[in-house]
Amino acid sequence: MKKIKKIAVMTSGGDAPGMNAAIRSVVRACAYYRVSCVGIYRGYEGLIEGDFIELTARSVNNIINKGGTILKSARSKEFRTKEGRAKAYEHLKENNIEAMVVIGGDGSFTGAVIFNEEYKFPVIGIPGTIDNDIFGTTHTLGYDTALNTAVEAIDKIRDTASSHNRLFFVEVMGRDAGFIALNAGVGAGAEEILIPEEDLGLERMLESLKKSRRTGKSSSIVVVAEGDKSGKNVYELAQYVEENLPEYDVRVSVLGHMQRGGSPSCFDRVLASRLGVKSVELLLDGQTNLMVGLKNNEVISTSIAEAIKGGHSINQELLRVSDIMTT
Ligand SMILES: Nc1ncnc2c1ncn2[C@@H]1O[C@H](COP(=O)(O)OP(=O)(O)O)[C@@H](O)[C@H]1O
Ligand SMILES: O=P(O)(O)OC[C@H]1O[C@](O)(COP(=O)(O)O)[C@@H](O)[C@@H]1O
Ligand SMILES: [Mg+2]
Repeated sequence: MKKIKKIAVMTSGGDAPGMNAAIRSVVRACAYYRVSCVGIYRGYEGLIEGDFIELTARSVNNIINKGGTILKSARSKEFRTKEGRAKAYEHLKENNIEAMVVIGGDGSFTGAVIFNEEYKFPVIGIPGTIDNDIFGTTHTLGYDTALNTAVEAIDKIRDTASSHNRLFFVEVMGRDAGFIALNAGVGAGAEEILIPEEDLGLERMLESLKKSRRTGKSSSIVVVAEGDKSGKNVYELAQYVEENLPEYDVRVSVLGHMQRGGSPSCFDRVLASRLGVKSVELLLDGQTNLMVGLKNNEVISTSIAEAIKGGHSINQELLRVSDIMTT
C-alpha cells in the first residue's frame, strides 16, 4: 500500500470550542509521522475555492486554549451540487492532497460521504458540534464546554430570578437535540426542561409550575431547547404561561451563540487531542469513511454513514432524575 504523503484538514458547519485543539492535534500528528498537512479555510466553501494553507507543527502554537477555529467555518450551498464537488476535487488533485480530515457535524459528514462515493477520496470525520447529536461517540467536541457556558449563564439568571420572584424561560441551543437543555438544565437545577425528543406537554408544565408555587418556590427556571417538541418558541411559551398563570412574572432569556464561543474545557482539549491523532493514524493505516469518537473513555471508530444515520437517544435516567429534582 502506498503511504499517504499529504493530508488536508478543515472545520465545517457550526463552530465548536475544541476545534482548534483538534486542528493542532491533526497537524502535530502529521508532523510526527512526517506527512505534509494543509489547512482548508471555511470548510467546503474554501475547498471549492482552493483556499488552502500549508500547516507545520509550529503553525499551531498557542491555539489549544482558543475558542472558534483558526481555519474558520462555513455552511456551503455549492458543495451540495455535483459541480461544486467537482471543483473541490480538482483543487485537491492540483495540490497533491491524498486524504482529508473533516471536523464538523452530521451535515459535514453527509457531504464527506457523498464526496467519497463520487471520487473515492479518503476521508475521516472528527465530531465537532456543541449539539452532541452524533451517533458513535458519547461526546462531540465543544459539547462539554457549551454545557459549562450554559450552566454558568443560567446560574446568573437564577440570581436575578430569585431577587425578583420571577419565572425565567431560558432558551439553549440544540436544533434537533436536547442534550444541552437536559444536562445544563439538571446541572443548573431547572424546574422544567423542554427538549425536542420528548413532548412532555404544556399542561404538565403548568401543573408543575402551580405545584412549585404551592410548595413555596418563589422563583423558577424553565430550560427550553431551540427545537422543543411543543412546537412553541420560547416567547410563545412565556406568553402561554402568562395567560394561564397570571400570578407569575415571566421573563425570557435566549443564550444563543455565546454557547458556541469561549476557551474549551480541559475535557474538550483532551478529547480533541486524542481524536486528532487517531484520525491521522487511521488514514495512514489505509482506512477511510470512518468517524473517530469516544466510548467508555476509549477512542473508537464508527463508519461515517452509521454515525449520520444512527440518530441519538436521550438519557431516560437523566429525565427521571430531573423529574425527581422538581419535587
Ligand atoms: N447532503 C449534502 N450533500 C453535500 N454536502 C452537504 C450535505 N449536507 C451538508 N453538506 C455540507 O456540509 C456543510 C455543513 O453542514 P451543516 O449541517 O451546516 O453543519 P454540521 O456539519 O455542523 O451539521 C453544509 O453547509 C454543506 O456544505
Ligand atoms: O449559527 P447558525 O448557522 O445560526 O446555526 C445555529 C445552529 O448551530 C448549532 O449551534 C450547532 O449545530 P451544527 O453543529 O449542526 O451546525 C445549533 O445548536 C444551532 O441551531
Ligand atoms: Mg448538524
